[in-house]
Amino acid sequence: MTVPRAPGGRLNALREMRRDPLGFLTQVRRDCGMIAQLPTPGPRHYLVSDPAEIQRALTATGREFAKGQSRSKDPDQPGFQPLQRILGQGLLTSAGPLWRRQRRLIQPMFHHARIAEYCDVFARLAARTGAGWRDGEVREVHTDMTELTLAIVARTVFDIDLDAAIVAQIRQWLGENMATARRGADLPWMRFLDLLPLPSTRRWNADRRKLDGMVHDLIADRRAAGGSGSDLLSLLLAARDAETGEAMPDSQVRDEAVTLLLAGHETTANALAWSLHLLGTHPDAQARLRAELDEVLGADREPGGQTTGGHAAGGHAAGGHAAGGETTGGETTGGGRPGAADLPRLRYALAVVREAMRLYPPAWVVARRMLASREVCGRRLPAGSMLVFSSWVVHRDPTWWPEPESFRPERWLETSDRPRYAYFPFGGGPRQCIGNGFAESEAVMALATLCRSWSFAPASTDPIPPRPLITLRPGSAVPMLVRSIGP
Ligand code: HEM
Repeated sequence: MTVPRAPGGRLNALREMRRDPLGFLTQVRRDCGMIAQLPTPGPRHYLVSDPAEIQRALTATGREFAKGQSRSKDPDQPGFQPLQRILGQGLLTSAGPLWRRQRRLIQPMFHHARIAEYCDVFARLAARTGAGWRDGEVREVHTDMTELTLAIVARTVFDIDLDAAIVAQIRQWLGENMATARRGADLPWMRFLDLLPLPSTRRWNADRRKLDGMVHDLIADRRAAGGSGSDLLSLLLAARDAETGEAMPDSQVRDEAVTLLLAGHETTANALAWSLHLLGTHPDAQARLRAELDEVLGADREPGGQTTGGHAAGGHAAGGHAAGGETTGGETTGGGRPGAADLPRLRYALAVVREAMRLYPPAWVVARRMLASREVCGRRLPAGSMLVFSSWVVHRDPTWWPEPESFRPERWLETSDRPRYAYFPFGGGPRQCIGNGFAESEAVMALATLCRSWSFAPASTDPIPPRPLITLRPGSAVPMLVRSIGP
Protein backbone atom coordinates (compact mmCIF):
# COMPACT_ATOMS: atom_id res chain seq x y z
CA MET A 1 0.00 0.00 0.00
CA THR A 2 1.52 3.37 -0.97
CA VAL A 3 1.67 6.25 1.46
CA PRO A 4 -0.55 9.22 0.53
CA ARG A 5 1.27 12.42 -0.40
CA ALA A 6 0.41 15.97 0.50
CA PRO A 7 -1.96 16.99 -2.34
CA GLY A 8 -1.46 19.85 -4.81
CA GLY A 9 1.84 19.01 -6.53
CA ARG A 10 5.24 18.85 -4.88
CA LEU A 11 6.45 22.40 -5.52
CA ASN A 12 3.17 23.97 -4.45
CA ALA A 13 3.09 21.82 -1.35
CA LEU A 14 6.68 22.70 -0.49
CA ARG A 15 5.93 26.40 -0.89
CA GLU A 16 2.85 26.04 1.31
CA MET A 17 4.78 24.08 3.95
CA ARG A 18 7.35 26.85 4.17
CA ARG A 19 4.73 29.62 4.17
CA ASP A 20 2.48 28.18 6.87
CA PRO A 21 3.92 24.98 8.42
CA LEU A 22 1.23 24.66 11.10
CA GLY A 23 -1.70 25.09 8.71
CA PHE A 24 -0.03 22.86 6.12
CA LEU A 25 0.65 19.95 8.51
CA THR A 26 -2.88 20.18 9.94
CA GLN A 27 -4.33 20.02 6.43
CA VAL A 28 -2.14 17.06 5.49
CA ARG A 29 -3.35 15.14 8.55
CA ARG A 30 -6.95 15.97 7.63
CA ASP A 31 -6.59 15.03 3.96
CA CYS A 32 -4.31 12.01 4.19
CA GLY A 33 -4.93 10.34 7.58
CA MET A 34 -2.43 9.03 10.13
CA ILE A 35 0.53 8.91 7.75
CA ALA A 36 1.50 11.07 4.78
CA GLN A 37 4.64 11.77 2.81
CA LEU A 38 5.79 15.39 3.02
CA PRO A 39 7.14 17.28 -0.03
CA THR A 40 10.65 17.78 1.40
CA PRO A 41 13.71 17.29 -0.83
CA GLY A 42 16.39 14.83 0.30
CA PRO A 43 15.45 11.90 2.55
CA ARG A 44 11.77 10.99 2.65
CA HIS A 45 9.86 12.67 5.46
CA TYR A 46 6.58 11.23 6.73
CA LEU A 47 4.12 13.03 8.96
CA VAL A 48 2.95 10.39 11.47
CA SER A 49 -0.03 11.38 13.63
CA ASP A 50 -1.02 8.09 15.26
CA PRO A 51 -0.21 8.26 19.02
CA ALA A 52 0.57 4.50 19.14
CA GLU A 53 3.19 4.85 16.37
CA ILE A 54 4.61 7.98 17.98
CA GLN A 55 4.97 6.11 21.26
CA ARG A 56 6.62 3.16 19.50
CA ALA A 57 9.24 5.37 17.86
CA LEU A 58 9.98 7.68 20.78
CA THR A 59 10.19 4.99 23.44
CA ALA A 60 12.18 2.45 21.37
CA THR A 61 15.31 1.62 23.31
CA GLY A 62 17.01 -0.55 20.68
CA ARG A 63 18.91 0.57 17.63
CA GLU A 64 15.87 1.28 15.45
CA PHE A 65 15.63 5.07 15.57
CA ALA A 66 18.01 8.01 15.92
CA LYS A 67 17.87 11.79 16.01
CA GLY A 68 18.85 13.97 13.05
CA GLN A 69 19.13 13.53 9.30
CA SER A 70 21.91 11.31 8.00
CA ARG A 71 22.62 8.50 5.57
CA SER A 72 24.30 6.62 8.41
CA LYS A 73 22.55 3.62 9.95
CA ASP A 74 24.75 3.90 13.03
CA PRO A 75 22.66 5.07 16.00
CA ASP A 76 25.82 6.44 17.64
CA GLN A 77 26.28 8.96 14.78
CA PRO A 78 24.35 12.17 15.43
CA GLY A 79 22.53 13.19 12.25
CA PHE A 80 22.13 16.79 11.13
CA GLN A 81 19.99 18.93 13.44
CA PRO A 82 19.78 22.69 12.86
CA LEU A 83 20.41 23.41 16.54
CA GLN A 84 23.86 21.78 16.39
CA ARG A 85 25.13 25.01 14.84
CA ILE A 86 24.77 26.68 18.22
CA LEU A 87 24.60 23.80 20.70
CA GLY A 88 27.42 21.65 19.27
CA GLN A 89 27.42 18.22 20.93
CA GLY A 90 25.36 19.10 24.02
CA LEU A 91 22.72 16.81 25.50
CA LEU A 92 19.98 17.78 23.04
CA THR A 93 21.99 17.14 19.87
CA SER A 94 24.57 14.44 20.74
CA ALA A 95 24.20 10.67 20.33
CA GLY A 96 25.66 7.32 21.36
CA PRO A 97 28.06 6.83 24.29
CA LEU A 98 28.74 10.58 24.62
CA TRP A 99 25.02 11.33 25.06
CA ARG A 100 24.56 8.39 27.51
CA ARG A 101 27.46 9.51 29.70
CA GLN A 102 26.40 13.14 29.74
CA ARG A 103 22.74 12.30 30.45
CA ARG A 104 23.78 10.19 33.47
CA LEU A 105 25.99 12.99 34.69
CA ILE A 106 23.46 15.80 34.30
CA GLN A 107 20.34 13.90 35.44
CA PRO A 108 20.91 14.58 39.19
CA MET A 109 20.46 18.32 38.55
CA PHE A 110 16.84 17.48 37.69
CA HIS A 111 15.94 15.00 40.42
CA HIS A 112 12.66 15.54 42.23
CA ALA A 113 14.33 16.65 45.49
CA ARG A 114 16.47 19.15 43.64
CA ILE A 115 13.44 20.65 41.87
CA ALA A 116 11.68 21.02 45.22
CA GLU A 117 14.68 23.10 46.36
CA TYR A 118 14.42 25.26 43.24
CA CYS A 119 10.71 26.03 43.85
CA ASP A 120 11.57 28.86 46.20
CA VAL A 121 13.76 30.45 43.50
CA PHE A 122 10.95 30.04 40.93
CA ALA A 123 8.49 31.90 43.17
CA ARG A 124 11.01 34.50 44.39
CA LEU A 125 12.10 35.50 40.89
CA ALA A 126 8.48 35.55 39.65
CA ALA A 127 7.64 37.88 42.54
CA ARG A 128 10.58 40.06 41.54
CA THR A 129 9.17 40.26 37.99
CA GLY A 130 5.77 41.34 39.36
CA ALA A 131 7.47 43.85 41.65
CA GLY A 132 8.69 45.72 38.56
CA TRP A 133 5.12 46.26 37.32
CA ARG A 134 2.74 49.18 37.98
CA ASP A 135 -0.98 48.87 38.49
CA GLY A 136 -2.82 49.57 35.22
CA GLU A 137 0.19 49.45 32.92
CA VAL A 138 0.46 47.40 29.74
CA ARG A 139 3.22 44.79 29.83
CA GLU A 140 4.69 42.85 26.93
CA VAL A 141 4.50 39.58 28.80
CA HIS A 142 6.49 37.43 26.35
CA THR A 143 9.55 39.61 27.01
CA ASP A 144 8.87 39.59 30.75
CA MET A 145 8.51 35.80 30.78
CA THR A 146 11.69 35.34 28.71
CA GLU A 147 13.65 37.45 31.22
CA LEU A 148 12.11 35.54 34.11
CA THR A 149 12.83 32.04 32.80
CA LEU A 150 16.36 32.99 31.76
CA ALA A 151 17.00 34.40 35.23
CA ILE A 152 15.61 31.18 36.73
CA VAL A 153 17.78 28.79 34.74
CA ALA A 154 20.84 31.03 35.23
CA ARG A 155 20.31 31.04 39.00
CA THR A 156 19.28 27.41 39.56
CA VAL A 157 21.47 25.55 37.10
CA PHE A 158 24.50 27.85 36.92
CA ASP A 159 24.37 29.91 40.06
CA ILE A 160 24.79 33.14 38.08
CA ASP A 161 22.77 36.31 38.24
CA LEU A 162 20.30 37.80 35.76
CA ASP A 163 22.55 40.85 35.47
CA ALA A 164 25.47 38.76 34.20
CA ALA A 165 26.67 39.77 30.72
CA ILE A 166 26.22 36.22 29.44
CA VAL A 167 22.49 36.35 30.14
CA ALA A 168 22.18 39.55 28.08
CA GLN A 169 24.19 37.90 25.29
CA ILE A 170 21.91 34.85 25.22
CA ARG A 171 18.89 37.12 25.02
CA GLN A 172 20.38 39.07 22.15
CA TRP A 173 21.37 35.89 20.33
CA LEU A 174 17.88 34.51 20.60
CA GLY A 175 16.25 37.73 19.47
CA GLU A 176 18.36 38.10 16.36
CA ASN A 177 19.38 34.64 15.23
CA MET A 178 16.42 32.30 15.65
CA ALA A 179 15.45 32.42 11.96
CA THR A 180 19.07 31.72 10.94
CA ALA A 181 19.16 28.86 13.45
CA ARG A 182 16.32 27.12 11.60
CA ARG A 183 18.15 27.44 8.28
CA GLY A 184 18.40 24.00 6.69
CA ALA A 185 15.67 22.48 8.87
CA ASP A 186 13.48 21.56 5.91
CA LEU A 187 15.62 22.61 2.93
CA PRO A 188 19.02 20.92 3.37
CA TRP A 189 20.72 23.00 0.63
CA MET A 190 20.14 26.13 2.71
CA ARG A 191 22.86 24.93 5.08
CA PHE A 192 25.38 25.96 2.41
CA LEU A 193 24.33 29.57 2.98
CA ASP A 194 26.54 29.28 6.05
CA LEU A 195 29.55 29.33 3.74
CA LEU A 196 28.58 32.69 2.17
CA PRO A 197 29.44 36.04 3.80
CA LEU A 198 25.75 37.03 4.13
CA PRO A 199 24.93 39.67 6.76
CA SER A 200 22.87 37.08 8.70
CA THR A 201 25.79 34.61 8.65
CA ARG A 202 28.29 37.28 9.71
CA ARG A 203 26.04 38.38 12.58
CA TRP A 204 25.56 34.76 13.59
CA ASN A 205 29.31 34.08 13.62
CA ALA A 206 30.11 37.27 15.54
CA ASP A 207 27.41 36.59 18.14
CA ARG A 208 28.51 33.01 18.49
CA ARG A 209 32.16 34.01 19.06
CA LYS A 210 31.03 36.47 21.72
CA LEU A 211 28.85 33.89 23.45
CA ASP A 212 31.60 31.26 23.37
CA GLY A 213 34.09 33.73 24.83
CA MET A 214 31.73 34.45 27.71
CA VAL A 215 31.07 30.79 28.46
CA HIS A 216 34.80 30.07 28.43
CA ASP A 217 35.39 33.01 30.84
CA LEU A 218 32.70 31.59 33.11
CA ILE A 219 34.36 28.16 33.00
CA ALA A 220 37.77 29.70 33.78
CA ASP A 221 36.32 31.66 36.73
CA ARG A 222 34.57 28.60 38.14
CA ARG A 223 37.72 26.53 37.72
CA ALA A 224 39.83 29.21 39.45
CA ALA A 225 37.34 29.24 42.33
CA GLY A 226 37.87 25.49 42.83
CA GLY A 227 34.56 24.46 41.17
CA SER A 228 33.23 22.90 44.35
CA GLY A 229 29.64 24.21 44.15
CA SER A 230 26.57 22.10 43.44
CA ASP A 231 25.68 23.92 40.22
CA LEU A 232 25.96 22.38 36.78
CA LEU A 233 29.27 23.97 35.80
CA SER A 234 30.96 22.74 38.98
CA LEU A 235 29.48 19.28 38.37
CA LEU A 236 30.75 19.14 34.77
CA LEU A 237 34.19 20.46 35.74
CA ALA A 238 34.52 17.92 38.56
CA ALA A 239 33.47 14.95 36.38
CA ARG A 240 36.20 12.45 35.49
CA ASP A 241 36.12 9.81 32.77
CA ALA A 242 35.61 6.38 34.41
CA GLU A 243 38.35 4.76 32.28
CA THR A 244 40.92 7.47 31.67
CA GLY A 245 40.30 9.65 34.73
CA GLU A 246 40.47 12.67 32.42
CA ALA A 247 38.42 15.84 32.92
CA MET A 248 35.85 16.87 30.35
CA PRO A 249 37.25 19.15 27.62
CA ASP A 250 36.16 22.78 27.94
CA SER A 251 34.46 22.54 24.53
CA GLN A 252 32.10 19.85 25.91
CA VAL A 253 31.40 21.87 29.06
CA ARG A 254 30.60 24.82 26.78
CA ASP A 255 28.16 22.78 24.67
CA GLU A 256 26.29 21.47 27.73
CA ALA A 257 26.15 24.92 29.32
CA VAL A 258 24.77 26.64 26.22
CA THR A 259 22.29 23.77 25.66
CA LEU A 260 20.82 24.08 29.13
CA LEU A 261 20.73 27.88 29.09
CA LEU A 262 18.92 27.85 25.77
CA ALA A 263 16.70 24.75 26.02
CA GLY A 264 16.01 25.60 29.65
CA HIS A 265 14.34 28.95 29.17
CA GLU A 266 13.02 29.65 25.66
CA THR A 267 10.42 26.85 25.79
CA THR A 268 9.16 27.67 29.30
CA ALA A 269 8.97 31.39 28.43
CA ASN A 270 6.69 30.52 25.51
CA ALA A 271 4.54 28.25 27.68
CA LEU A 272 4.11 31.01 30.28
CA ALA A 273 3.40 33.75 27.73
CA TRP A 274 0.72 31.59 26.06
CA SER A 275 -0.72 30.67 29.48
CA LEU A 276 -1.09 34.36 30.45
CA HIS A 277 -2.59 35.18 27.05
CA LEU A 278 -5.14 32.36 27.39
CA LEU A 279 -6.01 33.36 30.96
CA GLY A 280 -6.45 36.95 29.78
CA THR A 281 -8.83 35.91 27.03
CA HIS A 282 -10.72 33.48 29.36
CA PRO A 283 -11.72 35.45 32.47
CA ASP A 284 -13.66 32.45 33.88
CA ALA A 285 -10.54 30.31 33.90
CA GLN A 286 -8.58 33.15 35.48
CA ALA A 287 -11.21 33.50 38.23
CA ARG A 288 -11.13 29.77 38.89
CA LEU A 289 -7.34 29.83 39.12
CA ARG A 290 -7.47 32.73 41.58
CA ALA A 291 -10.05 30.88 43.72
CA GLU A 292 -7.67 27.91 43.89
CA LEU A 293 -4.77 30.19 44.86
CA ASP A 294 -6.84 31.74 47.67
CA GLU A 295 -7.83 28.31 48.92
CA VAL A 296 -4.34 26.81 48.82
CA LEU A 297 -2.24 29.83 49.80
CA GLY A 298 -4.73 31.68 52.03
CA ALA A 299 -6.61 34.87 51.23
CA ASP A 300 -3.96 37.25 52.65
CA ARG A 301 -1.85 38.73 49.94
CA GLU A 302 0.21 41.79 49.26
CA PRO A 303 -1.23 44.01 46.55
CA GLY A 304 0.75 43.80 43.32
CA GLY A 305 3.58 41.81 44.89
CA GLN A 306 4.57 44.88 46.93
CA THR A 307 8.19 44.79 47.94
CA THR A 308 10.26 46.05 50.79
CA GLY A 309 13.97 46.15 50.00
CA GLY A 310 16.80 45.52 47.49
CA HIS A 311 16.21 46.13 43.79
CA ALA A 312 13.26 45.43 41.52
CA ALA A 313 13.68 43.76 38.14
CA GLY A 314 13.94 46.12 35.19
CA GLY A 315 11.26 45.49 32.63
CA HIS A 316 9.58 46.06 29.36
CA ALA A 317 6.47 48.12 29.76
CA ALA A 318 4.48 48.28 26.54
CA GLY A 319 2.97 51.66 27.42
CA GLY A 320 0.43 52.56 30.12
CA HIS A 321 0.96 54.51 33.32
CA ALA A 322 1.98 53.96 36.90
CA ALA A 323 -0.83 53.95 39.44
CA GLY A 324 -0.36 52.34 42.80
CA GLY A 325 1.10 48.83 43.22
CA GLU A 326 4.14 50.64 44.65
CA THR A 327 7.43 48.84 44.81
CA THR A 328 10.26 49.86 47.03
CA GLY A 329 12.51 47.40 45.24
CA GLY A 330 13.86 43.95 45.91
CA GLU A 331 12.60 40.57 46.98
CA THR A 332 8.98 40.35 48.02
CA THR A 333 8.20 39.77 51.65
CA GLY A 334 6.24 36.61 51.00
CA GLY A 335 2.55 37.28 51.47
CA GLY A 336 1.49 33.67 50.93
CA ARG A 337 4.00 33.00 48.17
CA PRO A 338 3.70 29.40 46.93
CA GLY A 339 6.30 26.79 47.79
CA ALA A 340 7.13 23.20 46.83
CA ALA A 341 4.71 21.84 49.45
CA ASP A 342 1.80 23.57 47.67
CA LEU A 343 2.49 21.99 44.29
CA PRO A 344 0.26 18.89 44.71
CA ARG A 345 -2.71 21.12 45.57
CA LEU A 346 -2.23 23.61 42.72
CA ARG A 347 -4.08 21.28 40.39
CA TYR A 348 -5.93 23.88 38.38
CA ALA A 349 -2.73 25.90 37.89
CA LEU A 350 -1.05 22.78 36.47
CA ALA A 351 -4.12 22.14 34.30
CA VAL A 352 -3.79 25.67 32.87
CA VAL A 353 -0.13 25.06 32.00
CA ARG A 354 -0.89 21.67 30.42
CA GLU A 355 -3.81 23.03 28.43
CA ALA A 356 -1.71 25.99 27.20
CA MET A 357 0.98 23.53 26.08
CA ARG A 358 -1.66 21.39 24.38
CA LEU A 359 -2.81 24.33 22.27
CA TYR A 360 0.64 25.90 21.85
CA PRO A 361 3.26 23.17 22.32
CA PRO A 362 6.60 25.00 22.62
CA ALA A 363 8.43 22.12 20.86
CA TRP A 364 5.89 21.81 18.05
CA VAL A 365 7.67 19.12 16.07
CA VAL A 366 9.94 16.19 16.98
CA ALA A 367 11.56 13.88 14.41
CA ARG A 368 13.31 10.52 14.28
CA ARG A 369 15.38 8.82 11.58
CA MET A 370 14.63 5.15 10.87
CA LEU A 371 17.77 3.03 10.98
CA ALA A 372 16.11 0.00 9.38
CA SER A 373 13.13 -0.61 7.13
CA ARG A 374 9.92 -1.20 9.12
CA GLU A 375 6.15 -0.92 9.06
CA VAL A 376 4.61 2.32 10.24
CA CYS A 377 0.82 2.74 10.17
CA GLY A 378 0.59 -0.45 8.10
CA ARG A 379 3.03 0.80 5.40
CA ARG A 380 6.59 -0.46 4.92
CA LEU A 381 9.00 2.48 4.90
CA PRO A 382 12.67 2.31 3.85
CA ALA A 383 15.63 2.77 6.18
CA GLY A 384 16.77 6.39 6.33
CA SER A 385 13.18 7.74 6.30
CA MET A 386 12.48 10.61 8.68
CA LEU A 387 9.34 10.33 10.83
CA VAL A 388 7.93 13.71 11.80
CA PHE A 389 5.66 13.95 14.85
CA SER A 390 3.90 17.25 15.29
CA SER A 391 2.48 17.93 18.74
CA TRP A 392 0.69 20.93 17.19
CA VAL A 393 -1.25 18.53 14.93
CA VAL A 394 -1.86 15.67 17.40
CA HIS A 395 -2.77 17.98 20.32
CA ARG A 396 -5.56 19.48 18.20
CA ASP A 397 -6.78 16.26 16.61
CA PRO A 398 -10.56 15.88 17.20
CA THR A 399 -10.07 12.09 17.29
CA TRP A 400 -8.54 12.48 20.77
CA TRP A 401 -9.68 15.91 21.93
CA PRO A 402 -13.34 16.98 22.08
CA GLU A 403 -13.61 20.67 21.13
CA PRO A 404 -9.91 20.64 20.27
CA GLU A 405 -9.61 24.38 19.62
CA SER A 406 -11.16 25.38 22.97
CA PHE A 407 -9.07 26.36 25.99
CA ARG A 408 -10.59 24.16 28.69
CA PRO A 409 -8.16 23.45 31.58
CA GLU A 410 -10.93 21.39 33.23
CA ARG A 411 -10.26 18.57 30.78
CA TRP A 412 -7.08 17.82 32.75
CA LEU A 413 -9.11 17.25 35.92
CA GLU A 414 -11.40 14.74 34.21
CA THR A 415 -10.64 11.09 33.58
CA SER A 416 -10.00 10.18 29.97
CA ASP A 417 -9.10 7.12 27.94
CA ARG A 418 -7.19 9.01 25.27
CA PRO A 419 -3.90 7.35 24.28
CA ARG A 420 -0.83 8.39 26.26
CA TYR A 421 0.93 9.91 23.23
CA ALA A 422 -2.01 12.06 22.15
CA TYR A 423 -0.09 14.58 24.29
CA PHE A 424 3.70 14.77 24.14
CA PRO A 425 4.95 18.31 24.79
CA PHE A 426 8.17 16.90 26.27
CA GLY A 427 8.73 14.11 23.73
CA GLY A 428 9.15 10.68 25.31
CA GLY A 429 11.35 7.65 25.89
CA PRO A 430 15.10 7.82 26.54
CA ARG A 431 15.43 11.25 24.88
CA GLN A 432 12.50 12.75 26.77
CA CYS A 433 13.09 16.31 27.95
CA ILE A 434 15.41 16.21 30.97
CA GLY A 435 13.79 19.44 32.20
CA ASN A 436 10.20 18.10 32.11
CA GLY A 437 9.54 18.19 35.88
CA PHE A 438 11.60 21.36 36.28
CA ALA A 439 9.58 23.17 33.60
CA GLU A 440 6.14 22.15 34.93
CA SER A 441 7.02 23.13 38.50
CA GLU A 442 8.58 26.38 37.33
CA ALA A 443 5.53 27.30 35.23
CA VAL A 444 3.08 26.49 38.05
CA MET A 445 5.11 28.42 40.64
CA ALA A 446 5.49 31.44 38.34
CA LEU A 447 1.82 31.44 37.34
CA ALA A 448 0.65 31.03 40.95
CA THR A 449 2.92 33.84 42.16
CA LEU A 450 1.93 36.28 39.42
CA CYS A 451 -1.81 35.49 39.28
CA ARG A 452 -2.08 35.77 43.04
CA SER A 453 -1.15 39.45 42.95
CA TRP A 454 -2.08 40.52 39.45
CA SER A 455 -5.00 40.18 37.06
CA PHE A 456 -4.38 40.01 33.32
CA ALA A 457 -6.47 41.30 30.42
CA PRO A 458 -5.46 41.53 26.76
CA ALA A 459 -4.55 45.11 25.85
CA SER A 460 -5.40 44.56 22.21
CA THR A 461 -8.11 42.68 20.34
CA ASP A 462 -5.63 41.64 17.63
CA PRO A 463 -5.23 37.85 17.53
CA ILE A 464 -1.75 36.58 18.37
CA PRO A 465 -0.54 34.23 15.63
CA PRO A 466 1.80 31.41 16.63
CA ARG A 467 5.23 31.61 14.98
CA PRO A 468 6.78 28.19 14.40
CA LEU A 469 10.53 28.73 14.56
CA ILE A 470 12.60 26.17 16.44
CA THR A 471 10.11 26.73 19.24
CA LEU A 472 6.51 27.92 18.89
CA ARG A 473 6.71 31.57 19.85
CA PRO A 474 3.97 34.18 19.91
CA GLY A 475 4.22 35.77 16.46
CA SER A 476 3.67 39.27 17.79
CA ALA A 477 3.95 41.14 21.06
CA VAL A 478 1.65 39.88 23.84
CA PRO A 479 0.48 43.13 25.43
CA MET A 480 -1.47 42.61 28.65
CA LEU A 481 -3.08 45.12 30.97
CA VAL A 482 -1.95 44.18 34.47
CA ARG A 483 -3.98 45.17 37.52
CA SER A 484 -2.85 44.83 41.09
CA ILE A 485 -5.21 42.75 43.23
CA GLY A 486 -5.76 44.22 46.68
CA PRO A 487 -5.82 42.16 49.87
C1 HEM B 1 7.83 23.93 28.67
C2 HEM B 1 9.12 23.69 28.66
C3 HEM B 1 9.84 22.66 27.82
C4 HEM B 1 9.41 21.95 26.73
C5 HEM B 1 8.04 22.02 26.04
C6 HEM B 1 10.50 21.09 26.32
C7 HEM B 1 10.43 20.19 25.27
C8 HEM B 1 11.42 19.28 24.97
C9 HEM B 1 11.29 18.19 24.02
C10 HEM B 1 10.06 17.90 23.16
C11 HEM B 1 12.46 17.50 24.02
C12 HEM B 1 12.76 16.23 23.22
C13 HEM B 1 13.28 16.54 21.84
C14 HEM B 1 13.43 15.27 20.99
O1 HEM B 1 13.06 14.18 21.41
O2 HEM B 1 13.94 15.39 19.87
C15 HEM B 1 13.35 18.15 24.97
C16 HEM B 1 14.63 17.75 25.24
C17 HEM B 1 15.47 18.41 26.11
N1 HEM B 1 15.14 19.46 26.94
FE1 HEM B 1 13.34 20.32 27.11
N2 HEM B 1 11.55 21.31 27.16
C18 HEM B 1 11.19 22.24 28.10
C19 HEM B 1 11.95 22.71 29.15
C20 HEM B 1 13.26 22.36 29.40
C21 HEM B 1 14.05 22.80 30.53
C22 HEM B 1 13.53 23.70 31.65
C23 HEM B 1 15.30 22.27 30.37
C24 HEM B 1 16.50 22.42 31.23
C25 HEM B 1 16.65 23.26 32.22
C26 HEM B 1 15.28 21.49 29.15
C27 HEM B 1 16.35 20.79 28.63
C28 HEM B 1 16.26 19.83 27.65
C29 HEM B 1 17.38 18.98 27.24
C30 HEM B 1 18.80 19.06 27.76
C31 HEM B 1 16.87 18.09 26.29
C32 HEM B 1 17.64 16.96 25.59
C33 HEM B 1 17.47 15.70 26.42
C34 HEM B 1 18.17 14.48 25.81
O3 HEM B 1 18.15 14.29 24.61
O4 HEM B 1 18.72 13.71 26.62
N3 HEM B 1 14.03 21.54 28.60
N4 HEM B 1 12.68 19.22 25.54
